[in-house]
Amino acid sequence: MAIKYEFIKQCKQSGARLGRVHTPHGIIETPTFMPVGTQATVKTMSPEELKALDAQIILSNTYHLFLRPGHEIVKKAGGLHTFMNWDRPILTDSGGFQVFSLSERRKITEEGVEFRSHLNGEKLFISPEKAMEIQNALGPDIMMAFDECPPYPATYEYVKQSTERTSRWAERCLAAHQRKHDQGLFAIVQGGMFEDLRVQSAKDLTSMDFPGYAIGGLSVGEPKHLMYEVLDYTVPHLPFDKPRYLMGVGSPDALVEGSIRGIDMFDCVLPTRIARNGTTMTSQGRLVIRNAKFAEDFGPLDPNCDCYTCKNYSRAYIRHLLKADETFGIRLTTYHNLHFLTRLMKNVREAIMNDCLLDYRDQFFAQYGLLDN
Ligand SMILES: CNc1nc2c(CCNCC3CCCCC3)c3nc(N)[nH]c(=O)c3cc2[nH]1
Repeated sequence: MAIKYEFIKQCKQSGARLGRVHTPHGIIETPTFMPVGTQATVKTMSPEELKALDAQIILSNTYHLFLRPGHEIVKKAGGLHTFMNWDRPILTDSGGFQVFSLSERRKITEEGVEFRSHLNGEKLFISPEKAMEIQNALGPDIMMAFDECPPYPATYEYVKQSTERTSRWAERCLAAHQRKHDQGLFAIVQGGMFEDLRVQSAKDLTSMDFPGYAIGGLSVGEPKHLMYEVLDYTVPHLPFDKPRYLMGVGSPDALVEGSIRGIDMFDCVLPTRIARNGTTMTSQGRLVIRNAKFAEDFGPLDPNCDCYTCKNYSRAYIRHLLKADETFGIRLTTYHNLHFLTRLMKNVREAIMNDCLLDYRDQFFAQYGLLDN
């Protein structure tokens, strides 16, 4: 079995659960946050630094690697693990979401999606079968079915048609899956913000028996309370003994609230993306280090953080590096943000072990957001 979920315990205070996802490249303690490495690298971080950060699994992407360098080159290199020198688990997204968020002039048909490369405008086409061919070549431990993430807002009729097509595409992905023995294929539940469509999507996909299920179509601009509502009525229709992956979710509050609702895996570009423009996550909330008030602040980014950045460098120094466009500055803020989220998830797992995740949530939110930037 390529992927196996081991349930450990449920938090008596919330719906959260502690588990382990067993993969060919190692075990993932859940709930977990997965750093994103879009183009086969978590920007500015080395594999050794990611291991020091306790990163258990990283994400890469079909769309980006299909365009550049091309999945055939990665395959010739021996697959993504060898190509990027990462011997722990890797998950790749199927590309559907990126086609819609990055490329121009795309056209959806039953067959697949036609689009223009965001790099050189070349006309390209990805079908469920093509997405499987690319991911089979990249060789991640977990791959995602090819889906459409409906825009938000969208009409009931549009979401219904899109969601039913996504279920047919999932069936085609399953049929095209060449490496069931060492790659786990997760299906992606859609259905927009409509309960009956979400339940129908979950039923269709769980009847096809995938090793894991993602909840897609969220974190697309909807209010957070709506995302939590969708989770409340969708998670109960997913199998208890399989991993649940909430796609594209990574703000600290959403990680805690999603864990409370039984989510096991999260990913988001947020920590690495905002680090590049000097926004850092601290226990008191977001801190924009480029702000002039930090010019002579010789304390650490976060006084409650024990990471390499906070133990060795001051806010004044990091601000200077970013203002001077020195790459080392981005490395320091990226390292800290990733440490902040992986530490947060470690605290969430401890709170589940001690049956007090709701208390942890209250204590965390009392602190987070105190900063006025
Ligand atoms: C940010 N919000 C959001 N992201 C979504 C994503 C992308 C999740 N992140 C994957 C990484 C992105 C960078 C490259 C490496 C992979 C979604 N992906 C899919 N397939 N379907 C969604 O409904 C889907 C929905 C999403 N919502």
